[in-house]
Amino acid sequence: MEIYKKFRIEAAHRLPNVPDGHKCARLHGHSFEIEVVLRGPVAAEPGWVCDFADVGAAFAPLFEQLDHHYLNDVPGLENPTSENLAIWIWNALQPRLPLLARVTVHETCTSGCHYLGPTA
Ligand SMILES: Nc1nc2c(c(=O)[nH]1)N=C([C@H](O)[C@H](O)COP(=O)(O)OP(=O)(O)OP(=O)(O)O)CN2
Ligand SMILES: [Zn+2]
Repeated sequence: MEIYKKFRIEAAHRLPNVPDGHKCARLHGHSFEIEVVLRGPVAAEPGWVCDFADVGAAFAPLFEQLDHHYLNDVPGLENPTSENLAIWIWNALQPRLPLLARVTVHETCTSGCHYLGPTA
């Protein structure tokens, strides 16, 4: 069984390593939608994989670091592509959520990435 919880983060960034003239080198912002997916068995009691509240509690300190921040200033996010943000979120969450199976970052309505972890 897979369960998911979604979070929304308003944040600014610029991409420092894009070719000259690329629009994403300029400062801009997104309403990032982050989806955190856990995979595991449904425990007979209480009948869930993991309490959604536990997912929210694990994400809360990340939200504080990311929401309404300039992502390039966050340690480890100096090049804040969707891909690097997904890896950063995975690395921060995995120790608290061992059933973590996927982190999806929707950067815009049409663009984003799925990260299934370092072994996938
Ligand atoms: N593989 C990646 N490509 C791009 C990333 C990224 O993180 N990973 N990021 C950007 C920019 O940050 C940009 O804000 C988002 O890109 P894009 O989808 O091109 O945005 P648009 O809203 O302009 O897209 P349209 O649907 O074409 O209007 C760029 N690339
Ligand atoms: Zn962007």
